[in-house]
Amino acid sequence: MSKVLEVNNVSKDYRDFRLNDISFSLEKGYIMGLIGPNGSGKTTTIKLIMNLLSKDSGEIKVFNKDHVYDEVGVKEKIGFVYDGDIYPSGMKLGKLAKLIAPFYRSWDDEIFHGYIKKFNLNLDKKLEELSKGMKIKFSIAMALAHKPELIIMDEPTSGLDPVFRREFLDLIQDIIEKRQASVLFSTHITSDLEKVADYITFINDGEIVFTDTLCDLVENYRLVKGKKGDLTNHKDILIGMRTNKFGIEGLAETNDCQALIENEDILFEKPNLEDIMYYVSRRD
Ligand SMILES: Nc1ncnc2c1ncn2[C@@H]1O[C@H](COP(=O)(O)OP(=O)(O)OP(=O)(O)O)[C@@H](O)[C@H]1O
Repeated sequence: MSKVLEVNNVSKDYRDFRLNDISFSLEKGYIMGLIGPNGSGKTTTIKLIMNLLSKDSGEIKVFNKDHVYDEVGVKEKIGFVYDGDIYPSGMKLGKLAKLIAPFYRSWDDEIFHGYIKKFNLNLDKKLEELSKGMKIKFSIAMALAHKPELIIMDEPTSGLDPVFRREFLDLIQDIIEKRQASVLFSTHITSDLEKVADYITFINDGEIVFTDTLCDLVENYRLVKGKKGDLTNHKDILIGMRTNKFGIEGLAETNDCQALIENEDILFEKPNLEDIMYYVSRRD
């Protein structure tokens, strides 16, 4: 399988934060979700890949090419959807598209206008006149109009209503199937990832906690529920826990659950992504 994105031992230092030696990769035709608590380093990672920030050390390759040395060629193949304002806000959408289209050899006006119609956008409106969700829709139309092989999105679904969010996820899956494109997207809406992601990369406090297939991830952990007396003796195997009026709930690695299995009062459940994120980020 060919790798479309490789992030190898990348670090970036801010005064109060360090993205520390992160590595992960994405293969052609797959969707990877980037998750992590607020301030964990997701946007920083995406900005580094897009060369909107310069890394302090490490290597980033897109389609096997250095993302800085071959920036023009690399960006031609990337569709970038960003929550922040990357376009001048006083300009009309139609004019903006005309200005940006010539930078992409593969820009397809028919595809662009198809999305504008599908998303109900008005090309005579200025960007500053759009709602947050409409801005994201415009950003998506711009990103998809040049038939990208890699789609990178920072929080694309957070400003979208639930109906459009679902349609958007279907659209992305459709593009993956038809064109064998690949997707990296950050989000806090873990249920979106449960619908579409093949891989999950979890960043916490600037470090990669895991980068794994969604299936393996959910198999690797169990939610463990039991009475205080039953579970406090096994605190060492719990990755984060919380007490409630019924007892203790925590997360454990599936392999470690063997030690608890004989106790019939302890319940085991498959966690969802949010459970895993909650307990792993509270591990300390
Ligand atoms: N330009 C900057 N100068 C200094 N520190 C910065 C800068 N940009 C981001 N940071 C810091 O880097 C850390 C990671 O920020 P980042 O935006 O990557 O987090 P995130 O995971 O995307 O968070 P969120 O989920 O809230 O969007 C934060 O502590 C933030 O304060």
